[in-house]
Amino acid sequence: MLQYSKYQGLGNDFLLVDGRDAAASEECFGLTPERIQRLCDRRFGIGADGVILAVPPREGGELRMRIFNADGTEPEMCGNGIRCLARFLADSDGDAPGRCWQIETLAGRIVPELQDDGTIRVDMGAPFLEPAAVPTTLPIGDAGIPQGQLEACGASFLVGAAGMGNPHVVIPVEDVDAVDLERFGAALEVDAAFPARTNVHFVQVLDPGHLVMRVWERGAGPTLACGTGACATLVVCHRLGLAEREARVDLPGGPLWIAWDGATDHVMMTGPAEAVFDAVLAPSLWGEAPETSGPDASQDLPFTPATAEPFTAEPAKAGLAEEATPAPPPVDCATVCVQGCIRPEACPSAAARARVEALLSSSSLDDLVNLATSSLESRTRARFERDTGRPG
Ligand SMILES: N[C@@H](CCC[C@H](N)C(=O)O)C(=O)O
Repeated sequence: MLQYSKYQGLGNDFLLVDGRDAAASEECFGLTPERIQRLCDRRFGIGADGVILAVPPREGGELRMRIFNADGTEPEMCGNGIRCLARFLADSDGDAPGRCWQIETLAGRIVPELQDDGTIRVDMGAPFLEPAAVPTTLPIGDAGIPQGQLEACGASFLVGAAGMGNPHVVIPVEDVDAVDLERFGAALEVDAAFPARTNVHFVQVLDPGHLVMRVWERGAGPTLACGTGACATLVVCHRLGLAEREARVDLPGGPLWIAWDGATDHVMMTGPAEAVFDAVLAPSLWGEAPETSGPDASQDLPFTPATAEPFTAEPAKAGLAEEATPAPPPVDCATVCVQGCIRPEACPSAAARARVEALLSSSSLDDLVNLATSSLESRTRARFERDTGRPG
């Protein structure tokens, strides 16, 4: 039974799974790109823009965030997602305002902090403005960022680009509501100037401290908000002379406050994140384990980075293929061992499996259902107490 919680930040919604105690080989919980697509499907599944796993750290942080787009690919970072994760951790652990988390991501260490008013302020780190780091083939223009002209569906756009770990193209327009987002977003996401595909943002400048934007996300399509996108948009607009270093950025799902600190070069993002519900996954939604082709399948890693082409970059951006502890190769037992354990002499999940077997043999089905229900209930009560100040 997979316990998960749904959270949303400005309508950018995610399924969160707490795997902070998971063994390395079990941290994907049997998730595969196909299963993620099914869970994220808004009609046949639960519905979400992505899935987020909280897993054990590898580089001295407190935990690691893995985020998967609705298409099953693994991007480097997610701004709204990390606020949702912070809120989820605070709800799970009973943390108070002022709590910061050192969270490892494929875009490096990111630090969200719970504010007194319940919002989350995130130190998103410094933007990437070198073309190779975005990555883009657009050259550096007169604003000192990658710039150029892109053609899509017979139209021509003057664009700027920036990376927040993940790639973004930003297109200032006169009237953001008039943009055919479905058409141009889909075309620009796979423009050849962005070898790892890109998130696409159209922005209208209301005044230098107030921007309004619409978002087409790589791997998810049109979404109600994109945190990394809002940061990249402020950075590009500032460099183009259209915005101050701080601005309110209105997205379809609501506003974010973005500030690009001149001293540290870090971008700070402040906005909300809310719990929607906690639940246990219905086994029927999980579907069959994907087919595997024998022992060689142990080399197959279950997720691909959110890139169109194989993409070589710094390890932090290249996804699972570059993960920090490569030997022995990680085994996703749920997918590659369906015909039997492929590494019986050193099964990485043996200890965890023994614990599960012990629990299963000493518990009835009713016990297990009660266990899951009471854990969900205690989360819901804790949240009720926090929000109302009354006992749950
Ligand atoms: N919604 C996110 C970004 C999620 C990742 C993105 N789709 C990508 O592939 O880069 C955000 O809030 O930043």
